Amino acid sequence: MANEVSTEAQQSQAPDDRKLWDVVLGIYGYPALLLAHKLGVFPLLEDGELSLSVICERLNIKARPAESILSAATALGFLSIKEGRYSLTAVAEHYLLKKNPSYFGYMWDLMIENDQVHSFKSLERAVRTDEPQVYGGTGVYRPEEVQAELVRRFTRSMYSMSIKSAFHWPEVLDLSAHRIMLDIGGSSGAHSIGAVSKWSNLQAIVFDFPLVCEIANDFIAQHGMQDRIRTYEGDMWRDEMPPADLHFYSTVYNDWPPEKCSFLTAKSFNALPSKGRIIIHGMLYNEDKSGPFAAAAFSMLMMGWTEGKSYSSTELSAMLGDAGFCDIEVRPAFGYYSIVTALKP
Ligand SMILES: C[S@@+](CC[C@H](N)C(=O)[O-])C[C@H]1O[C@@H](n2cnc3c(N)ncnc32)[C@H](O)[C@@H]1O
Repeated sequence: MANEVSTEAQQSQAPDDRKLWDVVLGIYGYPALLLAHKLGVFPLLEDGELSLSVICERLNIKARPAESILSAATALGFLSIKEGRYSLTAVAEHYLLKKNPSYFGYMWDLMIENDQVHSFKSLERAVRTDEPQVYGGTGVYRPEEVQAELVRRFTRSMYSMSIKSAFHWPEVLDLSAHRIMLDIGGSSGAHSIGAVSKWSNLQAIVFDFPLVCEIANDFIAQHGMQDRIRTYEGDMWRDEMPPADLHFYSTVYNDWPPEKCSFLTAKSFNALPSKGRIIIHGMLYNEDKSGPFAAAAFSMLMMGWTEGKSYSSTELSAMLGDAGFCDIEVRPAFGYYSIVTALKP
């Protein structure tokens, strides 16, 4: 009897099981958003609210699946429902309509087109072998000639994930002392576009592989920035960096293991003039890597796609200090992003 009472008491003190359910439900719930995107739910609601039956008719799907997808999208804040009619929330309007400049959909497309990379089996293989699984295990940055179309899609998705944050971080730092920003692994050039838009003193150079530079030139032209931003074709492991007094890396350190990040840090230190600045922009772990979840999940994304992982601001600061940089600072940036920045003495 005493035993039964203590078991009951323990039970009532036990945490509930929602965290366990969150894992199971996340596996099914989040893909509902990718499906809504692929089916065209968001542009369908562009002109105003619609009822379930109209949405079913327009998308040619039945009520049961439509309701599941729409409820998931509503629960996660992409749709709202009022008197049985669904409409876009501000976040869906801003990021999921192609006509808007902050369109994020190409990043979701990259996840959909490469869904085998985040299958359980593939992630298990990545964890057991410590090898990326994307593009048949060849890694994301393969020789360009065999993957021109993949590079195009990848670069478009980088633009899509970066263009909004690119206009934010230049607001949190004073860059008035700098003249030329070298955007290393700059991809679409989104961050160069954001930086020169804010700072009229600044010119930028996007440093990346030749085909990526070609694609970046299109994005730069779309923003009318050809006289402020140019591209420079090169390999950051082998080639000398063109002169600049500001080195910028966004979502680049997390592609590589610590020794390669230290190599890049030292290379930047040597290339920069005195008072030159380095900025590392990315999603960072907190000090003891207990979170945030975004940085931990991003690290898993890197397991599937690259040789890299998420770093903490402490780790990046140590790399910068070891290379000789001083005045190291960490600042929050847009959404889940932060920047770590430092000066060459
Ligand atoms: C994850 S993307 C970063 C995109 C961009 N910085 C942003 O935040 O939007 C990494 C970029 O690094 C480039 N990259 C990879 N290896 C490189 C190398 N050896 N030399 C130059 N660029 C490289 C890739 O082509 C790609 O454009």
